[in-house]
Amino acid sequence: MIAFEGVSVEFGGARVLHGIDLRVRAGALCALVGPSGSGKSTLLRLVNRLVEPSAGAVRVRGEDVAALEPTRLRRSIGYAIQSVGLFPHRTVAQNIGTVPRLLGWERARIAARVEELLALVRLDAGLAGRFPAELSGGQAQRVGLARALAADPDILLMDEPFGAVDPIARRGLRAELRRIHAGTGKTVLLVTHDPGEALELATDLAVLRGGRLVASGTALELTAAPVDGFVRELMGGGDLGLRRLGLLPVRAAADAGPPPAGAPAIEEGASLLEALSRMVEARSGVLAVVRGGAPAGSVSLRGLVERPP
Ligand SMILES: Nc1ncnc2c1ncn2[C@@H]1O[C@H](COP(=O)(O)OP(=O)(O)OP(=O)(O)O)[C@@H](O)[C@H]1O
Repeated sequence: MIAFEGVSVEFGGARVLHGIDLRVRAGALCALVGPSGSGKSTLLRLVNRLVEPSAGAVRVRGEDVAALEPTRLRRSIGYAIQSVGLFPHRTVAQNIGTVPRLLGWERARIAARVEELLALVRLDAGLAGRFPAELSGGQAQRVGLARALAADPDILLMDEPFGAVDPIARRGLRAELRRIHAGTGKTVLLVTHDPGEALELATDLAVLRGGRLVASGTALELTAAPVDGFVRELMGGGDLGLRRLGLLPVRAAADAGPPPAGAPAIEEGASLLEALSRMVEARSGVLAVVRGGAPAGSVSLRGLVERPP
């Protein structure tokens, strides 16, 4: 769906990306992670031609973007950024309707779409007539997300989209993105400096360091066998084992046998990290696993440590 083929980028003679080869398959949520200045935003901005490569090619839906008209390309791709970039003199509804309006949609269709998107990003419909200055940071970022989704693009580029909000709002927005991604099958390329966020959200990760791609793979792959100390540190360092437990469901370590009487319960779809936390809280080395409220075996501290691949 998106392919970087030997892509390098130079700014004023300084090379900031070095021969990047990366494929993002259709339907993936690929997180670009790496330290500040490693080239994440630059890589993202190649996709909608806000940045041009000095060597190599970028393909979107199989086509070399260099051959596509930038304005049309940009209208076909959702783009949400940390600073949100809402138009200050336009209402929330007008901001969300920007791309549909440019595409020539009828007024009634735009209004219906705005209403639908406000519900999708869980914003009160009463906010539609407000101006950006009258929103909280979290609300503004939800509007930014709604605007990026407005014309139902199959590709969404997100550059630190939840950067400017408090941890609770951030958690809510992450859950929204996960739900939207799961429900729509869009291809998402997400820049984040928070590897925990990347591990929680992404189906695939690409790790950049000094303008080079140093690792890529699924969250389970990167946490199972980090290619080097840098990637290991980035993926969690001393917490790597816990991060891994956060990626695996309880059912991956459950035993079929019944739990001891009185064992606290956990849903089989919860993560093993949640199971561990429940064990610590309840001072119990065993939990009863339930599936939709019905008994489905047990999970023990030992199983949790020894079972997951
Ligand atoms: N328009 C530009 N002109 C000159 N240099 C630039 C430009 N944009 C980015 N750079 C440089 O390219 C390098 C990579 O920047 P980029 O923003 O892609 O990194 P990043 O990994 O997204 O960083 P951060 O996490 O801090 O946003 C940096 O050294 C930056 O200073």
